[in-house]
Amino acid sequence: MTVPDFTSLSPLRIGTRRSPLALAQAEMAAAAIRLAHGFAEDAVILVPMLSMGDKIQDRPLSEIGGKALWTKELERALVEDEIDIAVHSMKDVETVRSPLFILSAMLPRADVRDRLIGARSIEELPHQAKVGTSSPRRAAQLKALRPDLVTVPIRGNVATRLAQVDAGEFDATLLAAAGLDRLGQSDVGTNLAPETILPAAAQGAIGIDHLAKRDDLALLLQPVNAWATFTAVSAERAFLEALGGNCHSPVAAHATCSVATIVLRGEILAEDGSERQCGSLEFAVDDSEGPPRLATELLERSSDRLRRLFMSSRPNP
Ligand SMILES: NCc1[nH]cc(CCC(=O)O)c1CC(=O)O
Repeated sequence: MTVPDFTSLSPLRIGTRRSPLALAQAEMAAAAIRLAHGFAEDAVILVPMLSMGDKIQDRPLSEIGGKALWTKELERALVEDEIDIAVHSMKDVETVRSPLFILSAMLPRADVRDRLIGARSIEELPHQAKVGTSSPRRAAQLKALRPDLVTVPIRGNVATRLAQVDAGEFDATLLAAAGLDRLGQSDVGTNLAPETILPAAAQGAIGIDHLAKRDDLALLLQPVNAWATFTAVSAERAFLEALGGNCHSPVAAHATCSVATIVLRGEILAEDGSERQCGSLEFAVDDSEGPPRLATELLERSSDRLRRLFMSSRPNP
């Protein structure tokens, strides 16, 4: 057996965004690495950085470059050796990435559900209630259930969004249960069953990224990887990629992984919620054709209009 050489990592530098949620998640990754290896507290340190998405708060995310914004600054810091690893919400990581980077571990997944803040259930929201969300998925899902609801774009971190509901700027909002729990806000809102609101692909999962050439880091991260989470989230991301990867169209996906098989549930919607196609597929964990098969099945069932929304951004087969 080769003895791993971690001597270049003194300390191990973890890059993270500066938002309270990102910091909490990076600290979870640090704790997992310390625990797995018996490292002292100061052997693993956080390096908080400002991402472009954090700097520009007054414009919609889609206008300023989409989700890639969250990861770009951390990728730059990895390339320039300012940090060794970067911690991301897997939900915010593009499906198609440069081969320079590799996500070699995911922490055990937390609650995957969305949580409704401001009302006890979607049915109980008042007629034409104003719901703050910038997520095309959440807006479309809400309108599919309640066509009278009005969705309005909302930006800012979790605390800001909760404050806006408290101040009456919106009647309600949807936030990921995982994020609320990690911020100690477990007692606000009502969990929505995946059968009601299917979560975003990779919701609730935290991934650890590094330069692909750093074999020492792949080895270091092996014992913190949650295999079933990694396998399920990878299937959800492959489904999203088969539908056009980084398109901003409404897509939801949730997979569960037992030892040999994956059950993947997926959903695509028209932006206004007027059409919704959902389905599920069970396949072997090593069957990489499973996720694209479900994507194709949903597209084949869709109206021309919905299909066009996705096909235009689909990768060539
Ligand atoms: N897009 C922002 C984002 N990215 C990850 C989370 C929550 C944490 C997670 O899903 O692991 C959130 C906030 C939210 O959607 O409420």
